[in-house]
Amino acid sequence: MNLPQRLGVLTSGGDCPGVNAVIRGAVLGGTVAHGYEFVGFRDGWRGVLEDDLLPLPRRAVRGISGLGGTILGTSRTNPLSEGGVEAVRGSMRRHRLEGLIAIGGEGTLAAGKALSDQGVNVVGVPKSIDNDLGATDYTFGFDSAVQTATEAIDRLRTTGESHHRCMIAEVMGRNAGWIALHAGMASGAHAILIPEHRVALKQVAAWVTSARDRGRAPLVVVAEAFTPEGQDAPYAPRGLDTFGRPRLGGIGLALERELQQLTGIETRATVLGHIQRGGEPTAFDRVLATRLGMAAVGAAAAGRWGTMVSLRGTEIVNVGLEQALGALKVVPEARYREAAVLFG
Ligand SMILES: Nc1ncnc2c1ncn2[C@@H]1O[C@H](COP(=O)(O)OP(=O)(O)O)[C@@H](O)[C@H]1O
Ligand SMILES: O=P(O)(O)OC[C@H]1O[C@](O)(COP(=O)(O)O)[C@@H](O)[C@@H]1O
Ligand SMILES: [Mg+2]
Repeated sequence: MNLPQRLGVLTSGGDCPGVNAVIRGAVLGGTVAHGYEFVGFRDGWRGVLEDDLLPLPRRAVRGISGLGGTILGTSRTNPLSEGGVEAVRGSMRRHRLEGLIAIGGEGTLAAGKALSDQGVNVVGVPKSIDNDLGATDYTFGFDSAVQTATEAIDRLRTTGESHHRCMIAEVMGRNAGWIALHAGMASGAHAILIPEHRVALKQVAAWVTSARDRGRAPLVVVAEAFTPEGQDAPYAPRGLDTFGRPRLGGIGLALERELQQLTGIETRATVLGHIQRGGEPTAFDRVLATRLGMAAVGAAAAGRWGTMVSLRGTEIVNVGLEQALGALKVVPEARYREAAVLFG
């Protein structure tokens, strides 16, 4: 008797709304359309290296597409430095896995690519609230983060109007200003500050003053990695994380001081932080994530290892992992200029 083929699923790197919908899409699609069995590894590559896994039958993914976070847990374990390709291969052999579905951002996919180059069967599913991965039009999680940020900024606006204050909302975005651009446009910000585009603080102060002079409570949306003209690095007063990367966050509070001084307008900053990453995915993200999960299993069934699934227009396609890892997708200058027409 032929045993059913088995796939392992893991989620790695920062979590994001919609990860559970990918897991459900993969398990349901794989079970129904391809007769696959699934196991889930706990905490990303750590679970692979330490044989920490659980069976993922259809009933385990019941009703999870609207659930925030990841039912599998996540970590930033590096499978290459902490175990090596042989450890991953051994784990797959022990658990009789034909391949792995790796759900993660550029770090996870880079690890997936390195493993795939050495013959390990991997299909990637791109994830990031930052929307900064190449070779896909949108990453799931981004729409949810923008929705959460927009709702928060709308609230800042009403209290700002009551007190005639300038309000600053700091949003996430390690390398790219997509969340700031979209949430800023959606909430009608008077200035949007992103890492791709340097602006002098004097210019920001001029936008703030001009909005106030028209009787508005000025609203500034700033991405955590924005670097004002004249400074050489993003604001990262909290040192490095355990992987040696600067821990961003706090530029909003620095701007609060500086803009208040430059404009004389009472100013309050709010750092939205991980609130943007938690909670339920939007309907758009649930649909996108479900389709990506199903397509990832389709790619595995077709033997298209070393690829990732991605959104092109309205279609889900398959691209080589190297295409996703080439260059980060940052906000083009034309998109910034389009938004900047409405500043001040
Ligand atoms: N270039 C790389 N090659 C191999 N593994 C990597 C690479 N970059 C990151 N990783 C591993 O993948 C983990 C997840 O990446 P990270 O950037 O933290 O999250 P994400 O996958 O969301 O981008 C990292 O902690 C690291 O262990
Ligand atoms: O959760 P941490 O380690 O504080 O990381 C925060 C970073 O993760 C993000 O939320 C998402 O980045 P990734 O998609 O690469 O994981 C960034 O916007 C932010 O800078
Ligand atoms: Mg990353």
